[in-house]
Amino acid sequence: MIQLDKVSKKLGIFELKDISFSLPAGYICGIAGRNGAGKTTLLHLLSGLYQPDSGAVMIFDSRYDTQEKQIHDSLGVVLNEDLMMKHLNLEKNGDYFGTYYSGYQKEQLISYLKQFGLEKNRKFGKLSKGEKLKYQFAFVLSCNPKLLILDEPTANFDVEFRKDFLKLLQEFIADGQKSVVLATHLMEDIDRLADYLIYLEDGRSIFAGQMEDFREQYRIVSGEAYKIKLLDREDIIAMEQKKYGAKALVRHHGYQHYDAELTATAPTVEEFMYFLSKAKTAERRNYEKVIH
Ligand SMILES: Nc1ncnc2c1ncn2[C@@H]1O[C@H](COP(=O)(O)OP(=O)(O)OP(=O)(O)O)[C@@H](O)[C@H]1O
Repeated sequence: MIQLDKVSKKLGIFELKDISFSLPAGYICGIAGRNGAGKTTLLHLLSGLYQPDSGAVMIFDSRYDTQEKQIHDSLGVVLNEDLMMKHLNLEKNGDYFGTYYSGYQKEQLISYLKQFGLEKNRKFGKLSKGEKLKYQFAFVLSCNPKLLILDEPTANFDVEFRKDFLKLLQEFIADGQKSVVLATHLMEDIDRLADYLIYLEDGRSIFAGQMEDFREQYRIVSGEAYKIKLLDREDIIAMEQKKYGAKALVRHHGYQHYDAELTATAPTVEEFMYFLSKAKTAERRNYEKVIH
């Protein structure tokens, strides 16, 4: 469904570099990383809003430079910018933008509007941030896309709708024919939903692949600090010492055995991010020490 081959894109001083990844049909992929890591840039490349400087982006086995219209027809994109007509009501927005998608079904839009508690006669410009996102989500679903690309969709949703929304995503992929790519700061959504993960840091992918492999490749090891330090130094990404013991993110190898007094569990994406930030801060401090 998605194939990225060594994709790079420069934006000013920022560069998204050498991203390779593939996502088959029937899965949800989460994109995670701190502010400015490159998540939105990657989504723009996937949606055809940016062309890569080098490498190839293939969606449904097609390339944007030759088969853009074909790709767009099966793509449902919800980015943070609202691209609808502010002065038109929700039904009319559907009538207008629906003409660009062969799969658009008005009855479906009306039914989603009811389900999401949005009145079809309201003007799009009068909706709140969260309602605008809800509407755009309802609209793209009514176009029957094969791939959903969503940037930070749940940040403005209330708790109840967030639950419904995550359920809808799971239903969307349930027939094994469709996929979702979702960039978010809500790591628990990724931990709960995603089958694939792209973790970005400063434009590089630290991990890109199946969640199962992610959970296989890293461990959170807890116990006495000196026992953790006996592990291969190269494998310890970051360690945190507390009064009653220590905790570290370590690279895990299939053959690795840990001291019986240490506990080793697969990390959540949230823990992974926490320890990577710690490693980054330590790296920065060391750098400052060297140059001062
Ligand atoms: N048009 C542009 N010109 C120059 N730099 C840009 C442009 N768009 C984005 N950037 C820079 O690229 C970097 C990555 O931005 P991007 O929006 O992809 O990050 P992000 O991971 O989505 O961040 P956030 O979590 O804050 O939304 C940032 O440093 C940003 O300032």
